[in-house]
Amino acid sequence: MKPLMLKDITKKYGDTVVVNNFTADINRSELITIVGPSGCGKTTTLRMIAGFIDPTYGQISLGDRDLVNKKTKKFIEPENREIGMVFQSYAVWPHMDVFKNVSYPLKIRKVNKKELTEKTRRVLKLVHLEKYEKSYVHELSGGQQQRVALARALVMEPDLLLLDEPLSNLDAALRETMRAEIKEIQRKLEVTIINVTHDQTEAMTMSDRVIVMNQGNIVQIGTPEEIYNYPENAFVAKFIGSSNILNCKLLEKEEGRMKIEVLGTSFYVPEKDTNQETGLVSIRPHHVSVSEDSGLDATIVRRLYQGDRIEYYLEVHGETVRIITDTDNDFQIDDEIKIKINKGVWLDE
Ligand SMILES: Nc1ncnc2c1ncn2[C@@H]1O[C@H](COP(=O)(O)OP(=O)(O)OP(=O)(O)O)[C@@H](O)[C@H]1O
Repeated sequence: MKPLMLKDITKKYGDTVVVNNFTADINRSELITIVGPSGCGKTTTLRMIAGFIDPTYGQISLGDRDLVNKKTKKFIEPENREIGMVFQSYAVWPHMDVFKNVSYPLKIRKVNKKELTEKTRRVLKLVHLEKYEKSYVHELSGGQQQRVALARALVMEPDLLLLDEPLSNLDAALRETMRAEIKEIQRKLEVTIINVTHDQTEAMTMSDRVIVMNQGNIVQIGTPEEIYNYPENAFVAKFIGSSNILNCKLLEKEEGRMKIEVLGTSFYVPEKDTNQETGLVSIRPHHVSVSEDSGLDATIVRRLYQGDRIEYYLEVHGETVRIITDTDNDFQIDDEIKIKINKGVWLDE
């Protein structure tokens, strides 16, 4: 498997820049998810890698081969890129049986019958469809149809597999199963996968690394843990998980940590390279705890019971703060409680 290099890829339509200097090195056998709100440029990026959209600038290479390089005017047609792709709409042929659907890419490349049968059966087993070889695709469920599309993309043993929201038409339970299966396939085949989604849970649970995009730009690249625990800015903190974003003031820097003032109190956050005196702090709702004795004064303004936990909106020092607690902390609107902030991250404004 080959690493993928994306360098300064830019797409403009007229004066509008929809993808701006997208640069990333994707390791072999890595599962990367590009995540971001609607219209941020995810699909355009994926289609430039596939070869369906020609970038305005930039270079994409797979191993030592340039797929596109605007400087040298190199452009390899999509069908010659050795890339598999699965879209949101399954794009399978409903009146062809499963075997024919999956083996089609091998057939048009005139692969001999024995090899075609072997490879098709191997990939059908991988996606748990070995018993459905002779079924017509229109007889299958949505999840099974999506597996057919996945098998067809994998049968050519591509160096790279691109997934464009392939799970978004499936119900929640099936989505979860398919996420696990795709991860399993990636491990078994050691294929590099780039997945596109606006579903942050999908991004977090499946990926080795996540690329967060906003308005055509990459805002952060990192492991799910890095992105969640150390968001670069307020956009990432709010988009990945939920967060209280509050104004704060830097009081002093110490070894490895910073003392900040927020909500009329002070506490420590991990040190960040900043030269600002005021900034924002991101505090996850479950990083605030209810305190028995000392703490910040808070008043319950909203209570959302969620079965295994309760979410409260509190008024604290004139600001609204969301917290999530277990159901032992059962309060009512207007109750006055004390809270402690256990963790937060500094964000530059
Ligand atoms: N052919 C085109 N001409 C002009 N603008 C385009 C064209 N294709 C896409 N765009 C614009 O580029 C931006 C990025 O589109 P893109 O489809 O890549 O977003 P996305 O992040 O995949 O969104 P979604 O999650 O809704 O699919 C959008 O604002 C879109 O309107």
